[in-house]
Amino acid sequence: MATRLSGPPAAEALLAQTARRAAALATPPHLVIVRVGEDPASVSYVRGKAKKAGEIGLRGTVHALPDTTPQAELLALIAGLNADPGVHGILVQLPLPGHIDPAPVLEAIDPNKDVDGFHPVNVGRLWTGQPALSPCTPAGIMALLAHYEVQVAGKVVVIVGRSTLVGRPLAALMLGADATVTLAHSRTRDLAAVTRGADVLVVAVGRAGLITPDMVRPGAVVVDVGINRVLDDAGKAHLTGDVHPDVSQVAGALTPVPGGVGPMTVAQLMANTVQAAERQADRRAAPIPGVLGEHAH
Ligand SMILES: Nc1nc2c(c(=O)[nH]1)N[C@@H](CN(C=O)c1ccc(C(=O)N[C@@H](CCC(=O)O)C(=O)O)cc1)CN2
Repeated sequence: MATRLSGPPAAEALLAQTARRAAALATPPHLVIVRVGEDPASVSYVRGKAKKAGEIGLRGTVHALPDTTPQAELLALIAGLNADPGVHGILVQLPLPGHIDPAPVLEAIDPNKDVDGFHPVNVGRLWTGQPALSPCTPAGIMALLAHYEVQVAGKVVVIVGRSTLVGRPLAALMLGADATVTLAHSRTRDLAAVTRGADVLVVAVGRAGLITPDMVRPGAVVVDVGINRVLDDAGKAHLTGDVHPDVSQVAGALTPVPGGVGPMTVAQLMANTVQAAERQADRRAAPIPGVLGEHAH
């Protein structure tokens, strides 16, 4: 039976460390979350993020906009938040309503306040091995594995799913941690042959039960990022991952759904917000010589 890599203890450890860093700053880091529309999952995630911020000594503010909000209005709000020195982190909850193109919205966020790590500048920094704000779910997966002392250096890591939220940035983080990385996707031929080669298998597709026991090398570490809402035989809704429950008979370790990667996403957001606030404080304290900074006269 696989060891359970439970999210909450790892998230608590990251949150405790993050709270200590926040307390060392002159002012509490301020995270602003923008939600457009009333998607029930987004309402719940945003509420959870703002609550967690308050619990660990950060300031969390939510801007809840109607789902008819024009893109230009959202861009104007972001411009104001970028210009406000009292705001350290900005996050626009996804998905956005269909009439809003997410790309220009994410690009409008100041990269130094981009606590989701979705701005092309942060994506580029991440892929070129420079310090960057990294997307919360992949960075949270790295923190979860580190918490349970799962080494990835020199290991074969197979990631199934090439999304910009999870698969691609996780590939960059795993490469940075010296793993040998394969990024598999819907066009991958003989997916089972690829996944069976994994020492660490990460699945982020959004298809319940996609990974079955025959697709997993005995003893492998399996990270399930899928959150699928399914109905059981009695018609009751519940959450399940992309990994079939029987994989626990084969894997060496497995993250549960719920209670695995999900809580790490929120904890990592808090860590990213503190990281952004620390960098902004450093930049104010030591402006680059010869460059007119905010405190130049
Ligand atoms: N701007 C962003 N939008 C979205 C992101 C993101 O990182 N940035 N990720 C997801 C949603 N998400 C956070 O926003 C998120 C998803 C899941 C969880 C979580 O704790 N899940 C629980 C189950 C909770 C439930 O009952 O639904 C778990 O897995 O245990 C937290 C955050 C898309 N949008």
